[in-house]
Amino acid sequence: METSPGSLYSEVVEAVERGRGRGRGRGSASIMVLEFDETFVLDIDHRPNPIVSESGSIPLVDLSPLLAGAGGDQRGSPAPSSLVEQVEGACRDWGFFQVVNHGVPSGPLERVRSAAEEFFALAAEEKRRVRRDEENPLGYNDKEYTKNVRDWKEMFDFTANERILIPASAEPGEKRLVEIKNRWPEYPPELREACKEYTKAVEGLAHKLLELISLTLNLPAKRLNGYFEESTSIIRLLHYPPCPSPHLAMGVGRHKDSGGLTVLTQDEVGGLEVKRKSDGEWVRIKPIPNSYIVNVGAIIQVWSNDKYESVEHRVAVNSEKERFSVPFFLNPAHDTMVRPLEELVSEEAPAKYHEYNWGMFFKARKTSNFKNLGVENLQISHFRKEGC
Ligand SMILES: O=C(O)CCC(=O)C(=O)O
Ligand SMILES: [Fe+2]
Repeated sequence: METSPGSLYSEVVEAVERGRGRGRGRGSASIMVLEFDETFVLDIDHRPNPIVSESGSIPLVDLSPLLAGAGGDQRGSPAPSSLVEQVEGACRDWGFFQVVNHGVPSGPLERVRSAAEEFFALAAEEKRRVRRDEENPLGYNDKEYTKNVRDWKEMFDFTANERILIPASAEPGEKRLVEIKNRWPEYPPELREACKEYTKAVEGLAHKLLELISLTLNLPAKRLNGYFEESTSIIRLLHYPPCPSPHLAMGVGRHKDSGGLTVLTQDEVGGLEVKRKSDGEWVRIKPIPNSYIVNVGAIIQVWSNDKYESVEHRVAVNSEKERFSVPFFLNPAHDTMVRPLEELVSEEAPAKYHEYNWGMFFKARKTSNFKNLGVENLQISHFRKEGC
């Protein structure tokens, strides 16, 4: 954080006071969701822009050609070349796109949303019973840091597979694995079932999108699926409460997603912003009912040897409305060695990255988001070969 001039200091103090004064009673009138303090305050350069542009936003892709007749169960037709071309352009120019007519029914998401609302409305002590810790990053968390600044959000993480294996630590040479399990709260009891049902629905879409991306790289549709059989995929229920000082903080600070692919649904409030590759401007993604936002993660950036990029994005908050979103992070098995795909490298186009182990990367990132470490956390740029 930059050294604060007097005016900034008093602005922060005022914001903290305002935050105390207007603690929103959810569950009980005295319960505050988050209390504003200086850990939320971003450097001036990284604060939200006062003027938000929704124009010139990410491409919209209609997936109806993939749906199989009545019922739209997504097992249907091979992707037509026009669709592959659209997805290729979107991945190359934006790293982000929005899909409609995707075949995911709306019922499971509605049930997750209503159970999540009940969960987040519980008293803080109740939510903290299923709080994540340094060993197991799954469960509830209201103190996540992005680039060492605290996010104005609370969240609940669970894995698509009920248990997954990850390295015991991110120490070099670590050979031990630990099994981590989902932590389900007692209340509301329907949360677990709703989450399972939703996972099944959205996982199918994520695999379809992976196949499309594989085709855009001139690879067979199923070329990448094997990496995800023992997936470490995570679904995150995100709640952004109204923020007393939305011009000082972010719901999620600027970052790049580190897994394979992210498939996200947001409600009608909006706030997600993407850094446009063409000019570096932050562009707000306009919520479209019943759509999903898809973005390329760092693994696809490495696999594609930089044809595609995991693009920076962030979430602005506001002082009036709470917001919900649910990202699905499609992640491979812990033992996946990530490196540019051999079909895409040659003497003329040599690999731009050294290989790395996904499990170790995942563990290092999960540990670093836990607190302000004062240093940059692990990024794929650390594996970039010299001169590339
Ligand atoms: O809430 C959102 O719209 C985006 C969240 C996000 O980018 C993330 O959790 O990685
Ligand atoms: Fe993200």
